[in-house]
Amino acid sequence: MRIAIASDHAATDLKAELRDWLIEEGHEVADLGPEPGESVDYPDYGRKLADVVSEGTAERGIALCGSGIGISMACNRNPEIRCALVSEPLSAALAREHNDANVIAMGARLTGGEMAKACVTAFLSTDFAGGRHQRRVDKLSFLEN
Ligand SMILES: O=C(CO)[C@H](O)[C@H](O)[C@H](O)COP(=O)(O)O
Repeated sequence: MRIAIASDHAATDLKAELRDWLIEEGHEVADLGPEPGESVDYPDYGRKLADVVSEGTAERGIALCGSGIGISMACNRNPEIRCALVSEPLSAALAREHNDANVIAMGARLTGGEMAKACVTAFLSTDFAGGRHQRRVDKLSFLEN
């Protein structure tokens, strides 16, 4: 799968760990930055990630910051993005099954590497259930009008 990943300065280590692991797992990964060492602002990287996913260059996105909160807020400003902030795999699976999430956000200061990988695995391997959930997801778009 084509996956984009971005973070702020608080999550560059987790970003690198997830990126390298996803490549080993056979995915095509676009690391949108930043490089370690510079202090950056999560809205800038949330916007980059949201653009790449909404344009279809990546099928799914992974957004990381210290808590995951700020970058998830930034991603969700793009009307094409349904970003779910998760910290365990059941939420990541439900974000796909019920909400058709195309981005997950996690907090590197709160969630360790192995738990983050479990969340990503659930996010990538769970299909959207459709049906009544499609109606509700459609209503999210109507809220923007
Ligand atoms: O956006 C956040 C909180 O909602 C992220 O956790 C940021 O990574 C955090 O705010 C960065 O804080 P820092 O003190 O500048 O490292």
